Amino acid sequence: MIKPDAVADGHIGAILDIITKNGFKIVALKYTKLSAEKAGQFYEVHKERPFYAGLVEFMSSGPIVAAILEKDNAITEFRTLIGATNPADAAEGTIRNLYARSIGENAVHGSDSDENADIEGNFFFSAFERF
Ligand SMILES: Nc1ncnc2c1ncn2[C@@H]1O[C@H](COP(=O)(O)OP(=O)(O)OP(=O)(O)O)[C@@H](O)[C@H]1O
Repeated sequence: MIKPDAVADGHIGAILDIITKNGFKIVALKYTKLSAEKAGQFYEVHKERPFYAGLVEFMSSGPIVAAILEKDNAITEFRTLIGATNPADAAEGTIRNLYARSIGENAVHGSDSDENADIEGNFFFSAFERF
């Protein structure tokens, strides 16, 4: 997912370019906006964390881009490409190093397991919308 900060800052094209140049195939793609309820549901795993309310507010503050990506070893490869959660710690050339504003507004999200990729893919896309 390209988060609201990176969409607002005009980085959709640059981020999709990095993703495809690194060998990911885009299987589904959508420009949309999360309601607070949907954003809360998406990050429900963090609901006891102190940053949860701010995260939900931010994630529902503007449009996002959701995508399903395909590549061998995609989870690990994509998490390497996006960099550490806090852009101050993100390796040079990673998406968060280049485009994130802060630890909270950190430009992109990537699923952390095949199981969660399945859940999150179904959250945004029906089978009809994939190819
Ligand atoms: N200390 C924090 N302060 C503010 N926001 C935070 C903090 N830690 C995490 N977040 C926000 O919550 C999201 C989820 O946190 P998590 O620890 O799962 O990081 P991540 O797996 O790198 O990010 P994501 O799940 O978005 O790919 C982060 O991407 C960030 O937007």
